[in-house]
Amino acid sequence: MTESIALELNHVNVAYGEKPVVKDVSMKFPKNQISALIGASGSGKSTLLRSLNRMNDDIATVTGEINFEGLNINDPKTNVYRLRQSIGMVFQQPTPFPMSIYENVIYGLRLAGVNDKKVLDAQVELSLKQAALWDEVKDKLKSSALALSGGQQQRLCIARTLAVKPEIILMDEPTSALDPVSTSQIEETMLELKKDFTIIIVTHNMQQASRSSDWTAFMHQGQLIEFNQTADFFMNPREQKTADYLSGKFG
Ligand SMILES: Nc1ncnc2c1ncn2[C@@H]1O[C@H](COP(=O)(O)OP(=O)(O)OP(=O)(O)O)[C@@H](O)[C@H]1O
Repeated sequence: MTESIALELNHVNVAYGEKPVVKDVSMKFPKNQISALIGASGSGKSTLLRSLNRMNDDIATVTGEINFEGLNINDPKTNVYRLRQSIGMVFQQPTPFPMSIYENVIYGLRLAGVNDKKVLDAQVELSLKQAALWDEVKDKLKSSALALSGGQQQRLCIARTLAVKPEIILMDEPTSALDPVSTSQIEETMLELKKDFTIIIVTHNMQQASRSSDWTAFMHQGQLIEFNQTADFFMNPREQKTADYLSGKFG
Protein backbone atom coordinates (compact mmCIF):
# COMPACT_ATOMS: atom_id res chain seq x y z
CA MET A 1 0.00 0.00 0.00
CA THR A 2 1.69 3.23 -1.12
CA GLU A 3 -1.04 5.76 -0.11
CA SER A 4 -0.61 7.81 3.01
CA ILE A 5 -2.37 6.35 5.99
CA ALA A 6 -5.15 8.04 7.97
CA LEU A 7 -5.49 5.44 10.70
CA GLU A 8 -3.46 2.37 11.62
CA LEU A 9 -4.79 -0.44 13.80
CA ASN A 10 -2.39 -2.82 15.53
CA HIS A 11 -3.78 -5.92 17.24
CA VAL A 12 -7.09 -4.35 18.22
CA ASN A 13 -9.36 -6.49 20.38
CA VAL A 14 -12.78 -5.52 21.70
CA ALA A 15 -14.79 -7.49 24.28
CA TYR A 16 -18.18 -6.93 25.89
CA GLY A 17 -17.56 -8.34 29.36
CA GLU A 18 -15.99 -11.75 28.75
CA LYS A 19 -17.21 -11.94 25.17
CA PRO A 20 -14.60 -11.06 22.52
CA VAL A 21 -16.25 -9.60 19.42
CA VAL A 22 -13.28 -8.03 17.62
CA LYS A 23 -10.23 -10.27 17.50
CA ASP A 24 -6.70 -9.11 16.81
CA VAL A 25 -7.50 -6.74 13.96
CA SER A 26 -4.54 -5.00 12.29
CA MET A 27 -5.11 -2.78 9.25
CA LYS A 28 -4.30 0.58 7.71
CA PHE A 29 -7.01 2.89 6.41
CA PRO A 30 -5.70 4.99 3.48
CA LYS A 31 -6.17 8.75 3.58
CA ASN A 32 -8.73 10.43 1.30
CA GLN A 33 -10.22 7.11 0.36
CA ILE A 34 -13.49 5.38 1.19
CA SER A 35 -13.03 2.10 3.05
CA ALA A 36 -16.04 -0.17 3.57
CA LEU A 37 -16.44 -2.76 6.33
CA ILE A 38 -18.71 -5.62 5.30
CA GLY A 39 -19.64 -8.93 6.90
CA ALA A 40 -22.57 -10.83 8.35
CA SER A 41 -24.71 -9.44 11.14
CA GLY A 42 -22.84 -9.75 14.44
CA SER A 43 -19.39 -10.01 12.84
CA GLY A 44 -18.16 -6.98 14.81
CA LYS A 45 -18.19 -4.24 12.14
CA SER A 46 -20.03 -1.59 14.19
CA THR A 47 -18.08 -2.46 17.32
CA LEU A 48 -14.81 -1.97 15.46
CA LEU A 49 -16.03 1.28 13.89
CA ARG A 50 -17.15 2.68 17.25
CA SER A 51 -13.72 1.91 18.72
CA LEU A 52 -12.15 4.29 16.22
CA ASN A 53 -13.46 7.35 18.07
CA ARG A 54 -13.78 5.85 21.55
CA MET A 55 -17.56 5.32 21.40
CA ASN A 56 -17.15 1.98 23.20
CA ASP A 57 -15.55 3.48 26.28
CA ASP A 58 -18.29 2.71 28.76
CA ILE A 59 -19.57 -0.52 27.27
CA ALA A 60 -16.59 -2.57 26.13
CA THR A 61 -12.90 -3.21 26.71
CA VAL A 62 -10.70 -2.18 23.81
CA THR A 63 -7.04 -3.19 23.67
CA GLY A 64 -4.33 -2.72 21.07
CA GLU A 65 -3.20 0.41 19.26
CA ILE A 66 -5.25 2.71 17.07
CA ASN A 67 -2.76 5.22 15.70
CA PHE A 68 -3.95 8.57 14.39
CA GLU A 69 -1.54 11.41 13.63
CA GLY A 70 1.10 10.01 15.93
CA LEU A 71 -1.27 9.39 18.85
CA ASN A 72 -2.75 6.15 20.11
CA ILE A 73 -6.49 6.85 20.24
CA ASN A 74 -6.83 4.01 22.69
CA ASP A 75 -4.52 5.66 25.21
CA PRO A 76 -6.57 6.60 28.30
CA LYS A 77 -4.90 10.04 28.23
CA THR A 78 -6.38 10.88 24.80
CA ASN A 79 -8.72 13.90 24.89
CA VAL A 80 -11.92 12.23 23.68
CA TYR A 81 -13.74 15.52 23.01
CA ARG A 82 -10.96 16.69 20.67
CA LEU A 83 -10.63 13.24 19.14
CA ARG A 84 -14.31 13.26 18.15
CA GLN A 85 -13.81 16.59 16.39
CA SER A 86 -11.08 14.96 14.33
CA ILE A 87 -12.92 11.68 13.84
CA GLY A 88 -16.64 12.33 13.41
CA MET A 89 -19.48 9.86 13.22
CA VAL A 90 -22.71 9.57 11.22
CA PHE A 91 -25.21 7.04 12.52
CA GLN A 92 -27.70 4.67 10.91
CA GLN A 93 -30.76 6.73 11.84
CA PRO A 94 -30.59 10.43 11.00
CA THR A 95 -30.30 12.28 14.31
CA PRO A 96 -31.13 15.96 13.70
CA PHE A 97 -31.62 17.99 16.87
CA PRO A 98 -35.01 19.70 17.38
CA MET A 99 -33.75 23.09 16.28
CA SER A 100 -33.26 24.96 13.02
CA ILE A 101 -31.22 23.66 10.10
CA TYR A 102 -28.70 26.44 10.74
CA GLU A 103 -28.31 25.65 14.44
CA ASN A 104 -27.93 21.94 13.68
CA VAL A 105 -24.99 22.59 11.39
CA ILE A 106 -23.14 24.83 13.85
CA TYR A 107 -23.95 22.82 16.96
CA GLY A 108 -20.35 21.63 17.42
CA LEU A 109 -18.94 25.09 16.70
CA ARG A 110 -21.18 26.68 19.32
CA LEU A 111 -20.01 24.04 21.81
CA ALA A 112 -16.44 24.99 20.92
CA GLY A 113 -17.27 28.63 21.75
CA VAL A 114 -17.42 30.03 18.20
CA ASN A 115 -19.92 32.93 18.11
CA ASP A 116 -18.80 35.16 15.24
CA LYS A 117 -21.83 35.30 12.95
CA LYS A 118 -19.73 35.75 9.80
CA VAL A 119 -17.68 32.67 10.63
CA LEU A 120 -20.79 30.66 11.45
CA ASP A 121 -22.65 31.78 8.30
CA ALA A 122 -19.68 30.86 6.12
CA GLN A 123 -19.31 27.46 7.76
CA VAL A 124 -23.03 26.70 7.40
CA GLU A 125 -22.85 27.42 3.69
CA LEU A 126 -19.63 25.45 3.18
CA SER A 127 -20.76 22.39 5.17
CA LEU A 128 -24.19 22.27 3.53
CA LYS A 129 -22.55 22.55 0.11
CA GLN A 130 -20.10 19.77 0.96
CA ALA A 131 -23.01 17.61 2.09
CA ALA A 132 -24.89 18.43 -1.14
CA LEU A 133 -27.83 19.95 0.74
CA TRP A 134 -27.29 23.69 0.27
CA ASP A 135 -29.48 24.17 -2.81
CA GLU A 136 -32.41 22.45 -1.14
CA VAL A 137 -32.29 24.38 2.15
CA LYS A 138 -30.56 27.71 1.52
CA ASP A 139 -33.88 29.61 1.64
CA LYS A 140 -35.11 28.01 4.84
CA LEU A 141 -32.09 27.81 7.15
CA LYS A 142 -34.18 28.99 10.11
CA SER A 143 -36.80 26.24 9.62
CA SER A 144 -36.89 23.19 11.82
CA ALA A 145 -34.56 20.38 10.78
CA LEU A 146 -37.28 17.94 11.76
CA ALA A 147 -39.35 19.06 8.74
CA LEU A 148 -36.73 17.70 6.31
CA SER A 149 -37.07 14.31 4.61
CA GLY A 150 -35.09 11.37 6.00
CA GLY A 151 -32.47 11.64 3.26
CA GLN A 152 -32.14 15.40 3.80
CA GLN A 153 -31.86 14.85 7.55
CA GLN A 154 -29.02 12.40 6.98
CA ARG A 155 -27.18 14.89 4.73
CA LEU A 156 -27.76 17.51 7.44
CA CYS A 157 -26.13 15.17 9.96
CA ILE A 158 -23.20 14.80 7.56
CA ALA A 159 -23.00 18.64 7.32
CA ARG A 160 -23.04 18.87 11.13
CA THR A 161 -20.16 16.40 11.28
CA LEU A 162 -18.21 18.30 8.60
CA ALA A 163 -18.65 21.70 10.29
CA VAL A 164 -16.08 20.90 12.98
CA LYS A 165 -13.57 20.02 10.23
CA PRO A 166 -12.79 16.39 10.98
CA GLU A 167 -10.05 14.40 9.26
CA ILE A 168 -12.00 11.17 9.25
CA ILE A 169 -15.75 10.47 9.00
CA LEU A 170 -17.07 7.19 10.37
CA MET A 171 -20.42 6.12 8.92
CA ASP A 172 -22.42 3.29 10.47
CA GLU A 173 -24.86 2.04 7.83
CA PRO A 174 -25.75 5.64 6.94
CA THR A 175 -28.24 4.72 4.23
CA SER A 176 -29.98 1.68 5.64
CA ALA A 177 -32.96 3.79 6.80
CA LEU A 178 -33.22 5.61 3.46
CA ASP A 179 -34.98 5.07 0.11
CA PRO A 180 -32.93 4.32 -3.04
CA VAL A 181 -32.90 7.94 -4.28
CA SER A 182 -31.64 9.28 -0.94
CA THR A 183 -29.16 6.41 -0.80
CA SER A 184 -27.65 7.31 -4.15
CA GLN A 185 -27.50 11.00 -3.14
CA ILE A 186 -25.52 10.05 -0.04
CA GLU A 187 -23.23 7.79 -2.09
CA GLU A 188 -22.57 10.64 -4.54
CA THR A 189 -21.90 12.96 -1.61
CA MET A 190 -19.37 10.49 -0.20
CA LEU A 191 -17.48 10.45 -3.51
CA GLU A 192 -17.19 14.25 -3.36
CA LEU A 193 -16.22 14.24 0.31
CA LYS A 194 -13.28 11.91 -0.09
CA LYS A 195 -11.34 14.74 -1.77
CA ASP A 196 -11.17 16.40 1.65
CA PHE A 197 -11.87 13.64 4.14
CA THR A 198 -11.16 9.98 4.83
CA ILE A 199 -14.34 7.91 5.06
CA ILE A 200 -14.84 4.57 6.81
CA ILE A 201 -18.28 3.09 6.31
CA VAL A 202 -20.01 0.02 7.72
CA THR A 203 -22.53 -1.36 5.29
CA HIS A 204 -24.69 -4.44 4.99
CA ASN A 205 -25.00 -3.76 1.34
CA MET A 206 -22.33 -5.38 -0.83
CA GLN A 207 -23.47 -3.40 -3.88
CA GLN A 208 -22.96 -0.21 -1.92
CA ALA A 209 -19.43 -1.27 -0.96
CA SER A 210 -18.59 -2.19 -4.56
CA ARG A 211 -20.13 1.03 -5.96
CA SER A 212 -18.77 3.53 -3.47
CA SER A 213 -15.63 2.31 -1.77
CA ASP A 214 -11.99 2.24 -2.82
CA TRP A 215 -11.12 -0.41 -0.25
CA THR A 216 -13.22 -3.19 1.25
CA ALA A 217 -12.68 -5.15 4.45
CA PHE A 218 -14.50 -8.39 5.22
CA MET A 219 -15.09 -9.30 8.86
CA HIS A 220 -16.16 -12.76 9.99
CA GLN A 221 -16.81 -13.67 13.62
CA GLY A 222 -14.73 -10.76 14.86
CA GLN A 223 -11.73 -11.41 12.64
CA LEU A 224 -10.57 -9.36 9.70
CA ILE A 225 -10.44 -11.91 6.91
CA GLU A 226 -9.39 -9.69 4.04
CA PHE A 227 -8.81 -6.00 3.29
CA ASN A 228 -8.09 -5.12 -0.29
CA GLN A 229 -8.77 -2.64 -3.05
CA THR A 230 -12.46 -2.93 -3.85
CA ALA A 231 -12.13 -4.05 -7.47
CA ASP A 232 -9.72 -6.87 -6.52
CA PHE A 233 -11.73 -7.72 -3.42
CA PHE A 234 -14.87 -8.43 -5.40
CA MET A 235 -13.34 -9.76 -8.64
CA ASN A 236 -10.50 -11.77 -7.23
CA PRO A 237 -10.78 -12.39 -3.47
CA ARG A 238 -7.63 -13.77 -1.87
CA GLU A 239 -9.37 -15.76 0.85
CA GLN A 240 -11.78 -18.65 0.44
CA LYS A 241 -13.99 -17.27 3.23
CA THR A 242 -14.37 -14.00 1.32
CA ALA A 243 -15.26 -15.86 -1.86
CA ASP A 244 -17.82 -17.95 0.06
CA TYR A 245 -19.38 -14.85 1.59
CA LEU A 246 -19.54 -13.02 -1.73
CA SER A 247 -21.22 -16.00 -3.35
CA GLY A 248 -23.83 -16.13 -0.58
CA LYS A 249 -22.63 -19.39 1.00
CA PHE A 250 -23.01 -17.86 4.48
CA GLY A 251 -24.07 -14.65 6.15
N1 LIG B 1 -23.52 -3.05 23.82
C1 LIG B 1 -23.32 -4.36 23.65
N2 LIG B 1 -23.25 -5.19 24.72
C2 LIG B 1 -23.03 -6.52 24.55
N3 LIG B 1 -22.88 -7.12 23.36
C3 LIG B 1 -22.94 -6.35 22.26
C4 LIG B 1 -23.16 -4.93 22.34
N4 LIG B 1 -23.17 -4.44 21.09
C5 LIG B 1 -22.95 -5.48 20.26
N5 LIG B 1 -22.82 -6.63 20.95
C6 LIG B 1 -22.55 -7.97 20.41
O1 LIG B 1 -21.30 -7.92 19.73
C7 LIG B 1 -21.34 -8.69 18.53
C8 LIG B 1 -20.91 -7.82 17.37
O2 LIG B 1 -21.92 -6.81 17.18
P1 LIG B 1 -21.75 -5.63 16.14
O3 LIG B 1 -22.96 -4.76 16.25
O4 LIG B 1 -20.42 -5.02 16.29
O5 LIG B 1 -21.76 -6.44 14.78
P2 LIG B 1 -22.08 -5.96 13.31
O6 LIG B 1 -21.22 -6.76 12.43
O7 LIG B 1 -21.98 -4.49 13.22
O8 LIG B 1 -23.59 -6.42 13.19
P3 LIG B 1 -24.81 -5.73 12.42
O9 LIG B 1 -24.44 -5.79 11.00
O10 LIG B 1 -25.97 -6.61 12.77
O11 LIG B 1 -24.93 -4.33 12.97
C9 LIG B 1 -22.75 -9.26 18.44
O12 LIG B 1 -22.73 -10.57 18.95
C10 LIG B 1 -23.57 -8.35 19.32
O13 LIG B 1 -24.64 -9.04 19.89
